[in-house]
Parts: sequence; structure tokens; C-alpha cells
Amino acid sequence: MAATLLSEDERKSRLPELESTGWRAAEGQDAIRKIWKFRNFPEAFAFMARAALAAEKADHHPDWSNRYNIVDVTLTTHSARGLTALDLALATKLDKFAPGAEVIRDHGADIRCLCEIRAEKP
Ligand SMILES: C[C@H](O)[C@H](O)[C@H]1CNC2=NC(N)=NC(=O)C2=N1
Repeated sequence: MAATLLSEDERKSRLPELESTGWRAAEGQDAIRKIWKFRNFPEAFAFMARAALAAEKADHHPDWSNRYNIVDVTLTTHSARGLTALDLALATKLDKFAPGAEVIRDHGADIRCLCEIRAEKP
């Protein structure tokens, strides 16, 4: 069965818990975003490996980027064009995979979304 968008009631009851672990609204889309800072690249990549296996098993995949020890994750359900229960489930799993990692709320200029990159006008 196709995943359906979270209702207002579901959002009210489920999102505060994710908010408390550091998830925030992603800009410009119905999605949640969290940025982790690990101690080093191996720890970041170990997290990503576990996340990748969980994502593949659930057939639900994160939109993410990695730069050295930073993993920047956005969750949304593309087929539903917004948040569904699949995103809540994956977010909860990711939180379990990175219990000790620092959560970054303020990202520096070095970490930019590819969507911000524009070709220079000739
Ligand atoms: C064919 C395959 O099941 C779909 O493309 C899945 C794969 N992973 C997915 N992941 C996410 N986040 N959203 C989707 O709609 C989605 N669709």
C-alpha cells in the first residue's frame, strides 16, 4: 500500500518527540532534517552504513550528504511528496544508530546544499 501523508493529528502527536532529539523542518519542503557531527569519518561512515542497510530493508531512503564527520540527513517520502509514517520510522532508527553524536543546529558556510549551487552566468 502506498504511504499516505501524515495527518495534522499525527503530526501533532509524533513530531514533538523528533523535535526533542534535534530534527527540524527542512526548508522549502514537507520534510525533516537533522545534522550530526561525529568524532571522525569512520564513525560517520559506520552510522551511514547502518542507516543504508535499514533504509534498503524498508525500501525507504534518506536524502543525505556527508563531509568528513558531518552527516546531513533529510527525510521525506518522494512518492507522497511529503512526510509519512515511513519517515518517522526511519528517523527513529537513525536516532538509535547515533546515540552519542553531536547534533548541529547551525551549519556553517562550508556545508551547503547542492540545491544552492548555481552555474555562473556566462
Ligand atoms: C521503487 C522504490 O520502491 C521507490 O522508488 C522507493 C525507494 N525509496 C524511497 N525513499 C523515499 N524517501 N521516498 C520514496 O518515495 C521512495 N520510493
